Amino acid sequence: MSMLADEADLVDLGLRWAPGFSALGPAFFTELQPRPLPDPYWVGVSARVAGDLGLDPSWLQSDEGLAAFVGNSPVAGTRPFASVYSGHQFGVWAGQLGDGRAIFLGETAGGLEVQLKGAGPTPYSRMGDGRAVLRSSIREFLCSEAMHGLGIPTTRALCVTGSDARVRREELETAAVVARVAPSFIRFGHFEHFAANQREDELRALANYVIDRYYPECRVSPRFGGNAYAALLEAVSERTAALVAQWQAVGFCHGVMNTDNMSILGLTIDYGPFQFLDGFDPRHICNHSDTSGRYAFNQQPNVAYWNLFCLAQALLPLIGDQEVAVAALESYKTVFPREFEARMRAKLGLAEAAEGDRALIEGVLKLLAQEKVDYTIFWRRLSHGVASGDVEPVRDLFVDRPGLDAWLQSYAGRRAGTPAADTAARMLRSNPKFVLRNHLGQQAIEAAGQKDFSGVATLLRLLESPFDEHAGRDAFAGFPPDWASTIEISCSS
Ligand SMILES: Nc1ncnc2c1ncn2[C@@H]1O[C@H](COP(=O)(O)OP(=O)(O)OP(=O)(O)O)[C@@H](O)[C@H]1O
Ligand SMILES: [Mg+2]
Repeated sequence: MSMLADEADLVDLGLRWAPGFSALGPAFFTELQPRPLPDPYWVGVSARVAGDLGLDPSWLQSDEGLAAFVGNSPVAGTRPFASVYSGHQFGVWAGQLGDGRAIFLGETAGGLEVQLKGAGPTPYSRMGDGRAVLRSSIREFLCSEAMHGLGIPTTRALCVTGSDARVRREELETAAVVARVAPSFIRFGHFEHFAANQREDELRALANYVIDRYYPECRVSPRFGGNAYAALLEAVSERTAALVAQWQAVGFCHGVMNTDNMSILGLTIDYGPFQFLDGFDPRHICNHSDTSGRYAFNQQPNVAYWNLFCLAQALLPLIGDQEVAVAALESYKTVFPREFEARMRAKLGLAEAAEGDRALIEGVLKLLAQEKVDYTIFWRRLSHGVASGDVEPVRDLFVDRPGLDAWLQSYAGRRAGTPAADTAARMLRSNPKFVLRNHLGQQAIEAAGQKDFSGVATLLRLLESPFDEHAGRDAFAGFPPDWASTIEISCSS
């Protein structure tokens, strides 16, 4: 009977599915179906991600699409599962974790994994309810697409669906599911899990899978005497360095840089407590639960290195030599500053590197920090100032005018000989007008709570192309209101 009912409900997305991660075998996951939610509704959809998957966005928004992506109908050709991982949380070994609320549908033949986050309990839920709330699901959906719009590697989000089913956090909230998409959701914590349990066969299988699928160049690399696992560690270190450099340059703070939230592909993953800085405060802590400031904005480059060290320890049985493992981490220390400088140079509109750039960059960051000047607005005004020759709107942001003027003078000297229009054009492509500030997300979330999802759609449109002017939308690019600083984002999501 139930077989027949299931088959009647089966939704065919018209996608072909590949074995993907599940080919690793049952040691890596548990098969299970998402748990249904009552009376689901649409909250937001990304037509771009639908296109990447090969889904027709208008079909997607049908009742069948809704049932599939909220997890109420099984999807033809899939065998959903939750994967097991472990990790270090806030610097402490946390033991086994795993997908406690994210359920993989599978991997498409096009090489994209699809997960439903908030789709119900799994064997890895521990004390959790397997659910995600509307508030955090909207933030994850919008920020995934905002990061992609900024050109920063990230997991993507296809859609958010909601239900009036109650979910208890500090207060009673309602449930939602984010359908997210990435070439792989494998984390450092997956490796740590099998290393900590001394399951070297599985550890090797996982590393071989990651190399063959995502880092085939490591197989043939002459680095480290042909040690492919060391080459993998080096490649992951470099991608992570480049990622964190991009976060820092755009003023993005990840609130929970635990090793189970570090992607093996160098993608931004897990949008829980995160924040785009309003005023530039290098010591800003965006996670209310992070009482020690471990993940303060200016700590993130060091934390990423610490996390890579955990990955190195996990890979050690495969690498075979501690010194080689340490050597494979070394390039982080050169790639991070190099990438950071390159990103900051782009923000300054400078096409080539020159001596003194580091001092120029440090100089402006110091000025911004002194007065906690709004980071996004400063860079956008500077871009327009270079274009027009009128830097008064930039000067208006500072009390320390002499300090700023001295810096502006050395910056003008550095640009001498390059047409201002060229510099400004580069800057306007590197300094976004729109970022997902906490208060913007909050307004969209509050409206969505009243079943008005237009705010989510508007923000998505702006954040998909954050370097465009979007005439008439300046209100989304202004200073945060006073109440923005009272928004508290914690691990509770
Ligand atoms: N409501 C919940 N129910 C069950 N497990 C949860 C819940 N919230 C978090 N967890 C689990 O706690 C651990 C740490 O949570 P964390 O906040 O880093 O991840 P997450 O936000 O759930 O998801 P992801 O990292 O997949 O984006 C993970 O194993 C996660 O699955
Ligand atoms: Mg997580």
